[in-house]
Amino acid sequence: MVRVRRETVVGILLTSLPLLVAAAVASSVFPGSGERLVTLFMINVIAVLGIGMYAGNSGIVSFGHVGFMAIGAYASGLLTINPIVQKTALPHLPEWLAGIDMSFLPALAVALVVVALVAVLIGIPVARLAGSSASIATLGFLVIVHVVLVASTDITRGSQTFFGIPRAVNLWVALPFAIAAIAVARLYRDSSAGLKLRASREDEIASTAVGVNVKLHRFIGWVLGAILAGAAGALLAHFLGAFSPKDFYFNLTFVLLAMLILGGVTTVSGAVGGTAVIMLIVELLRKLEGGVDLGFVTLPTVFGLTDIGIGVAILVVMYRLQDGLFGVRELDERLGWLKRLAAKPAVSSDGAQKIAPIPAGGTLKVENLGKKFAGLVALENANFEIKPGLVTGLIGPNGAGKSTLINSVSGVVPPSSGRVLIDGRDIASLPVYAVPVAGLARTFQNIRLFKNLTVLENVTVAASALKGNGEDPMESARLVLAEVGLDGFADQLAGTLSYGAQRRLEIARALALKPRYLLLDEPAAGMNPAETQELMHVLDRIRTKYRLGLLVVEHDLKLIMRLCDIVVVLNKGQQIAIGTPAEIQANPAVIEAYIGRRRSAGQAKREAVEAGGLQPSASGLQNPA
Ligand SMILES: Nc1ncnc2c1ncn2[C@@H]1O[C@H](COP(=O)(O)OP(=O)(O)OP(=O)(O)O)[C@@H](O)[C@H]1O
Repeated sequence: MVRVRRETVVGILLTSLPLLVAAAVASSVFPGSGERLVTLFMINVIAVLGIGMYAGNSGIVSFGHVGFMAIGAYASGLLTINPIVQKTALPHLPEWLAGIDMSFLPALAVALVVVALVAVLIGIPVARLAGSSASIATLGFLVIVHVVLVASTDITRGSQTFFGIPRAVNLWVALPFAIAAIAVARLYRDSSAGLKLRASREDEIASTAVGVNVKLHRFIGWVLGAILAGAAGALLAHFLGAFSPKDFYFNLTFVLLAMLILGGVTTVSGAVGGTAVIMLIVELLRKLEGGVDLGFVTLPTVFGLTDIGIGVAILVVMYRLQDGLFGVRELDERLGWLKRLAAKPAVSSDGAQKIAPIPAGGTLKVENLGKKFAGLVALENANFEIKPGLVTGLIGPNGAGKSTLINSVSGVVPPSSGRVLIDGRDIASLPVYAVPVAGLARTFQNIRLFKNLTVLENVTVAASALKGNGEDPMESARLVLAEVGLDGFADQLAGTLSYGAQRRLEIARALALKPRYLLLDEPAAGMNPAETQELMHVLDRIRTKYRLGLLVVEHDLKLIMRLCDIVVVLNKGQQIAIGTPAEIQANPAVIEAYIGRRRSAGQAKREAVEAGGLQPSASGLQNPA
């Protein structure tokens, strides 16, 4: 069952409030032109929310959603056009389309089905793309829709005006649709699917590592956004009564994107606010565009003043506020008192005791694992096991292949040879996003958090990868945060945490996947001694409490020797030793790898023993002295 949080409902009500006020003011104070303007505002809000559902949540700018508006407009228009007008306006309309004469709502429903089908078809390739390639693909879609509309003269009247559509949309029809669009967009944003897509926007690799099927969620966002955009197109068609393909092309795309970007692409309140601001600017400048006599001075006619105004507004806002007027958080999320009012009481930190213990047993077996990068052998024949409840250390000089090993084991980089078996099952055949759910979680050498999501959301993304356990992902996330001592920071944006806290958050995020094996790539890198000490406690606690099998890559050899039960040593991509910390400290091959071949193993060993074991130096794992 889908859970709707109180915060989401409060957010929907708060964001809808300005629309209700605008409708009331327009109808009572400015009937006529004011009502028309506010109706257009409602329709634009729906269109901008449609674009935002995909573009805002995925971080991929879409030029294609105006194409869906066009499809919605033409499809619903064809189904509702007056039959008498149709005979003169579209004399060559195919038989199966002629004389349908539906009323607005059924026509809208059919148009949205058509839009959804096209969105599914186009979404399959588009969802596989990221960044600018995806944006260019959406632009291609817009151009194709335009060309098809212009070329289909029998059905659309080509580039001429398509007219005779009943004006079924007024302020009071547009208002409930706009509020419904706000509800849909906000419910999606706050849902597990929306959160996963937002996480992929922040960091695609990290989101995959916490079980997000990025392509699937891009696809869902694309189709849902297309349906909203299609609805906006149909509403616009029945508001205007007449339009042509150029009304759904670059100009409209530019204005709608400006609204989204100005308000802030990632929020529903930003979409509504940005739409209002741009519409006010456009209205004001449109009055000035034809020239104005102010009495003391006459302003000349300036062609394109509205577009110039929109461009300047975006430049000014972006210069001062990179995330738009409303930033990356919803309005209600930033009103602390409102958030507290809406939120359920927080879980106390002793709730951490209630985390279900992770099932014990089994092993993770790395078998003959190897990885080549265009001929460079980064890793060859790695063979070891990670056992539940034990800490395995992975050490080696710079470039030894440690990160490559972790990336190959976790599937982020597909290995060139060998197998990774969890309880006998080869996980190399799984898609990368399925590996964490199979019991293997990881952190990254360079912290990869979802910086513009809150601390709680970061962990919730991971918790929601586990399906069918009946737990509320957000509640599970709160418990895990308490486990690493970050429960007091739940509502803070992850990017604002201190360095040490960010490292702990990455561990919490991995723990939320309830893994049996956890790979930590240099968890103490960049930490001060106090933070390292705190980290040691956390690792020790979670390992014993949940019988987790840990694989820790570290340059801090003191930490490795204190924390680990087994140590694996790599050098130049080869596994040169495996054993207990004491065995590793006395292993001549290891000492030679760290100190270099210049000195004899015996001499080096004597020095190492005198120095009290291997020590890291400032420049990495080198001379212990
Ligand atoms: N994506 C890649 N493409 C090409 N070569 C790579 C790639 N990733 C790693 N390598 C190479 O593989 C070798 C092992 O690199 P890796 O990062 O795994 O070493 P490491 O032991 O983790 O080093 P460090 O301790 O400096 O992080 C290096 O020679 C590196 O240049």
